[in-house]
Amino acid sequence: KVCFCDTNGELGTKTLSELQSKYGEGNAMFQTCDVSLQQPMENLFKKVKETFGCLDIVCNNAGIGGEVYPLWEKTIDVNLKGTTRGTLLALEHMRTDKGGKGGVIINISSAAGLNVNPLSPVYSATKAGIIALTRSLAMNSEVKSAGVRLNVVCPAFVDTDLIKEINDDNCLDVQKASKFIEMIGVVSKEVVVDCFMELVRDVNQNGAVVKCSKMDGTQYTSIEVKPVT
Ligand SMILES: NC(=O)C1=CN([C@@H]2O[C@H](COP(=O)(O)OP(=O)(O)OC[C@H]3O[C@@H](n4cnc5c(N)ncnc54)[C@H](O)[C@@H]3O)[C@@H](O)[C@H]2O)C=CC1
Ligand SMILES: CCCCCC(=O)/C=C/[C@H]1C=CC(=O)[C@@H]1CCCCCCC(=O)O
Repeated sequence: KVCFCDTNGELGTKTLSELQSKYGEGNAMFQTCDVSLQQPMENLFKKVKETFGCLDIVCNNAGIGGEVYPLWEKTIDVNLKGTTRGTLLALEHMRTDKGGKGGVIINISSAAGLNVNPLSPVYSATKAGIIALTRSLAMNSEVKSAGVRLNVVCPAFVDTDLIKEINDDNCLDVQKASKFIEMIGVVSKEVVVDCFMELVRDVNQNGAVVKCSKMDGTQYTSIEVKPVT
């Protein structure tokens, strides 16, 4: 069973019909919802719990690019604040110490959050924030004991609409970006999905940060963790 949200109601409804005809009407749900808004997100999580009984897997995927005012503020609202909101609401519903059954949260960051990104610094900062948020919660002993795992996927360029829409609003130099894309290549959605599924299925993965790129495929990164006493 799956529920997904998007601000694009038309695209969401079309995807919903495809999922329902493939997996059955009662197994897919879509809600128009803006991840940057608290009340609609709270309502959405409540509705999913009431309809499906519990939440096992949550993916915070919504993301945009925007480097100039006021779009840079929206980028932080959607990417960093939206992912933080979705992560905290997911934890509330999944934690065994709050009546949940445990589960796994997968957040979608970017290779731009692992590395410097001179052409989209605000985007890069939001994606670095997602990595720090996810790893920090994954290493929190109360979260671990409450049966929730958290992992993060960091794709480089993927064959979606987002990279077709690189422009002066979301990139500081479109020409340089095109050359960069040509140099490192575009990875398929399937590679990213396989990586996502591996992180869902492998119960030993908690706090993993995995990069997916055309050039290097799927790579587990290693970042030193100093235990907090
Ligand atoms: N395509 C790429 O090269 C890469 C994408 N990513 C990340 O992957 C994730 C998915 O992006 P793509 O599928 O590539 O882009 P996309 O632009 O095709 O899809 C993003 C979706 O998010 C939705 N969305 C935007 N703002 C929203 C909001 N406030 N609330 C709810 N939904 C909202 C859009 O309507 C759209 O359907 C994003 O977080 C993106 O930053 C990461 C690395 C590379
Ligand atoms: C220098 C990066 C070019 C920036 C172009 C842009 O505005 C954003 C592109 C991004 C679309 C989604 C992303 O996550 C993109 C950045 C991916 C950067 C990949 C960095 C690869 C690496 O450092 O290995």
